Amino acid sequence: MDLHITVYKYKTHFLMDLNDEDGIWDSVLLEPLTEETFISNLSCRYDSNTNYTYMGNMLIAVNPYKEAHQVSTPLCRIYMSPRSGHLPPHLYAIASWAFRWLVDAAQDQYVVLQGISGSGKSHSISMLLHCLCGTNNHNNLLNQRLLNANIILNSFGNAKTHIHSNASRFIKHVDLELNFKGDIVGATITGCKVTSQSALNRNFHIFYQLIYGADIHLLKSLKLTRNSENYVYLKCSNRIRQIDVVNFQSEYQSIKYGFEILGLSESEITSIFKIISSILKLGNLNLVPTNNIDGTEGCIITNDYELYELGELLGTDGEALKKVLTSSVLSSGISAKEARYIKDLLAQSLYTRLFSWLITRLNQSVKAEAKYKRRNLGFLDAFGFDYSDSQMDWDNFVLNSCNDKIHNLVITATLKDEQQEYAIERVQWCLIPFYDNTSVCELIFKTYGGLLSIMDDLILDSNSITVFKRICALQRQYSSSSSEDQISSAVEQISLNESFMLNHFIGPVKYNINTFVDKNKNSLSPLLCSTMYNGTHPLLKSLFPEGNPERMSSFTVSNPASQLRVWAEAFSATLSGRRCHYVTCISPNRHCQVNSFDSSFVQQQVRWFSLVEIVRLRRSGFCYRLTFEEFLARYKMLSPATWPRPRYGNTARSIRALVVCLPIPSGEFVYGVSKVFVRSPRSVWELEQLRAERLNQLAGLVQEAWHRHKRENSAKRAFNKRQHFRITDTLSAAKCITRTVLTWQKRQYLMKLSRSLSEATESPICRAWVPLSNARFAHTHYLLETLHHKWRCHKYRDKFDQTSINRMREKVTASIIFKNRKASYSQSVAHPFIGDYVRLRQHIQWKKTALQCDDHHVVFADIVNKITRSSGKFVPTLLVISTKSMLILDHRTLQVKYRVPAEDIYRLSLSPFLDNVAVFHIKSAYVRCAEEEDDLGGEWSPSPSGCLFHQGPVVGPSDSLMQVLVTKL
Ligand SMILES: Nc1ncnc2c1ncn2[C@@H]1O[C@H](COP(=O)(O)OP(=O)(O)OP(=O)(O)O)[C@@H](O)[C@H]1O
Repeated sequence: MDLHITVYKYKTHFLMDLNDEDGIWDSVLLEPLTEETFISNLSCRYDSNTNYTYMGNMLIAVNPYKEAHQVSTPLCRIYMSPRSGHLPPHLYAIASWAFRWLVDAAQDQYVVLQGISGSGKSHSISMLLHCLCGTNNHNNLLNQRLLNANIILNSFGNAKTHIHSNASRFIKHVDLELNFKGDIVGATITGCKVTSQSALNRNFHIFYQLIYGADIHLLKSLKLTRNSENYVYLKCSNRIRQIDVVNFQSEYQSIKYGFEILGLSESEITSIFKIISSILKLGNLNLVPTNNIDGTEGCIITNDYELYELGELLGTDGEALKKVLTSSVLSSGISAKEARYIKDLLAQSLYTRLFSWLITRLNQSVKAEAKYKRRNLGFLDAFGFDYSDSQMDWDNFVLNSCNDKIHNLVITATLKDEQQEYAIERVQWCLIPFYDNTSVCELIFKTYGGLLSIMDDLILDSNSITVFKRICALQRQYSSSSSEDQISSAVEQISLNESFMLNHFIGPVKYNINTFVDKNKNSLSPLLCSTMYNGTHPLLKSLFPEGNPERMSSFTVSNPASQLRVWAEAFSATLSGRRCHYVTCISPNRHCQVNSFDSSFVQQQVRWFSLVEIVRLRRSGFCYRLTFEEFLARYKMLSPATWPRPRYGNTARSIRALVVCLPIPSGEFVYGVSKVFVRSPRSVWELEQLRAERLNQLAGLVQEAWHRHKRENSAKRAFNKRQHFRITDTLSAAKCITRTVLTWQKRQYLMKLSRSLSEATESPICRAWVPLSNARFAHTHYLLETLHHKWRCHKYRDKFDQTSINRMREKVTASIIFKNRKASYSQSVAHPFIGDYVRLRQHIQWKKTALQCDDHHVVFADIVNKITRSSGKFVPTLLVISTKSMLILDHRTLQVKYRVPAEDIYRLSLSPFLDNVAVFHIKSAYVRCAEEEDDLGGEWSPSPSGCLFHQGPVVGPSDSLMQVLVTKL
C-alpha cells in the first residue's frame, strides 16, 4: 500500500506545474535567479518534505535529519528503469544517470558529494549504494557484502563530534565494478584514515559498540568491563558524552552479522576485538614520573595489572612491553610525558593499522573475478568541513584541506573549466565570476614547497619553530610571486610560535602549529615494532611488518601529511578520467534539528559552494557537450541525412542537417569550433530518449532481417533435404515394405505350420508332413521337416525302458545288416524279435537236453524247413541256436539230431530275395555225417575230423525269423 502511495505521489509530482507550492524542481528555472530566490526555493522544498532540488544536472540535498524518504527499493526501481523519464529530483536519479552513462557510453563514472560536516554525505552514499545494489540481482551475496562493508567501515571510521553523532573521520572511496550489462561484479574500497580522535570528540563507534554490545563472556575474555567511563580513551567532553546503549547493542549485532556475511572467521573477529581491547588497555596505563639513578626524570607504570592484561591480549611479554614503553635505547628511563606520547602513538598506530588491514580484508571479500571486463562507478565519502570557531589542530587541518581539494575539483570542473571551454570554443559567453580556491589548494598540496611537503621534509628533525619559519617563508613566497589578492591572502596571518591562519574556501581558519609536528612524528621505535612483531597475536605480524628483523631497513610507514598528499593526487587522477556527477549536501541548521531551516546558515553554505554561480552557469550555459565526431557517432541514427552514412563529407554540416530533423528546438544546440553544446538537461534527456527509441526500432529491423534470413536459409535447407531424400527415401521405403512383408509372411508360414502339426505327426514312423504353403520357404520347409523328425524321434526314444532300448538296438543292428540288402526287410521292421518262438526254454525235455550239452542259453528256437539234398523236400525240424552251438532237433520228440558247436559254423548266408532261405556253412566233417544221416534217416554226428557237413539251405517259417536269427547271432 505504501509503495502505491509513494509511486502515485511521484507520478503526480511529474505532472505538476513547476511553480507549485512545493517549490521548483530545478533551480535553473527560477525567475528571477538571485541568492534569495534560490534559498527560498530550497526552504520551500524543505518545508514540503522534498529535500532534493536540481541545478541542471547537479543535485542539492538538504538534510532533513528525520526518517523521511529513506531507502525504498521500489522507488529505486522506478528511478533505475531505462524509461524513468523526468522524475522529481532525487539521489536515485543521480545513481540512475551514472548507471545509464556507464552502460550506454561504456564510460567510468564518479559521484562526488560535498558538504560541511553533518550535511548528509555518508547517508547519501548509503542510499546510493542501496539503490544500485538493491536493483541489481546479479550477485545478491556481493550486494549484501557491499552494504555490510559500508556499515563496518562507518563503525570503525566514524565518531560522535560536537557537530553530529556520526561524523566520518576517514575518507572512504567505494568503486563499484560493473560488467558490460551493468551487473555489479565486484568493488574496490579504499579508506584513508588520516585523523586521530581529539579529546573534544567521542572516540570511534566500535569501542562503544563492543563494550555495550558484546556478551559478557566475550567481554571477560577481552578483559573489558561494560562501562566506557572505565577507559581513559573513551572519556570525552560532557557535550557529547551521552551513551545510547540500546543503539550500540543493535549496532554491535549488525557489525557481527556484517563480519560473518563478509566471510571473516570467528578467530579473525576475535583478533580484531582483542586489538580494540588492547588499545583501551594501553590508554589506561598510568605513567607516573620518578627520578632515574642518574638524576634525570624517569617514569613508572603504577597499574601493572593493566600492562599484563595488555601483554596477554597481544601475546607479548608484559615486562618487555613495560621496558619499551618506559625506557629508550640510549637512556635508562624516559620522562612520563615522553612515555605517554609513545603509548598514545602505539595506540594510534594499532588502530590505524587495524583499519588498513580491515579494508584489505573487506576488499578480498568483494573482489571481482578476473574474467570480467569492467567499468567503474565510484563514490567518495569524505569528512565534512569542520566549521568550529576555536583554534584547530592537525586533524582539523586534514579535514579542511581535503574539503578544499574536493571543492576545488568541483569548482574547476563545473565553473572554471567550463567557462574556459566556452572561450576556447568561441561560444558567445558572459563570464560569471566565482571564488576560486586554487591558491590555497596549491599552498597545501603542491608537490615541492607545499605545506604538506614541508611537513614531510621536516618529519624527522623538526620542532614547531622550524615549521613555523618554513610557513612564514611560504607566505612571503606566495605574496611576492602572485599579483592576485586571493593568493596573497592564502596565508593570512601568522602569530608568533603559536598559530597560523589559512584562508579556506569557507573562510579563514586558525591552526595550532604544535600539533602539526607531534601528529606527523608517527614513527615507532624499532624496538617497539619488533616487540609487537614478536607477539603471538595472529594479526600483529601483518600489522607491524617493520618489526621483522629481515625487513627492518626497507620498510617505512608514511606519515599523515604524505598520506594526505598521495590521496589528493590519486583523487585528482581518478576524477580526470571519469564522467562526474555532483551532489551538494546542505545542512539546514547548525544543531542537526528537525524542521528547522536556518536561512543564514544555508546562505553561508550556498556561498561556500558557489551554488548560485553554478546555477547561473547552468542556466545560461550548457549542460552537455560532445565533439562533432562523438555527437555524430552517438546520434547519427536519428536522421536520414546521417543514417546509415552522413550525406555530407563535413561533420559539422552533417550535424546541422541531423539537428534540423529532430523535434527539439534548434536553439538548444550551439556549435563551437570542435564541439556541439546542448543547453538544457531536458533536451539531453529527449535526445537520449529519441536515440533509445530509434535503437529499439533498428534492433527490430536487424532482428526481422535476421529472422527472414534464418527462415530463408532453413527453407532452402529443407528443400535440398527433400530433394536428396526423394531418391533415397523411395529405396529405403521399398526395403522397409519388403522387410515388413517378408516378416509377415514368415510369421504366417510358421503359424500355419504350427497349427497343422497334430499329434499324429509326432509319431516317428509317420511320414506325413505339412504341405508347403509358400514356395519362398521350400528350403526352410525341408530343414524344418528334418528337424521335426529328429525331434520326434528323440521324444519317442525318451519314453523307452531298458527292454525297449535292447529291442531297438537289435532293430538298428538289423537295419544295418539288412536294409537295402534284403527285399523283405521292410516287412519285418514292425515285428519285434522274440528269439525263442516255440517257448523251448520252459520245456522239461529241453531242460534235460540243455543240461547235458550246456546249451541252456537259447538265442533262437523255431521250427524251420530243412531241404533235403536228395529229394529236395521240405522237412520240418526244430532249429535251436544257443550261445554254444547250433542244434537240429526233432520238432515232435525234441530229440537232438545233431549238434554243431558254434566254432564250427564259419558262415551264414541269406538270400537277398523275398524267399526265406538261409544257408549255414559248417566245416566239412559235419557235412558228410549229415548226408549219411539224411540218406539213412538216422542221427547225425560230427565227424571226428570236424569238417563241414552241410551245405544245404534251411528255410525258416518266415523271413523275419531268418533276420532274427542273423541279428541275434
Ligand atoms: N536524507 C536523510 N534523511 C534523514 N537523515 C539524514 C539524511 N541524511 C543525513 N541524515 C542524518 O544526518 C546526520 C549526518 O549525516 P551524515 O553522517 O551523512 O553527514 P556527513 O555529511 O557524512 O557528515 P561528516 O562529514 O561529518 O561525516 C546523520 O545522523 C544522518 O542520520
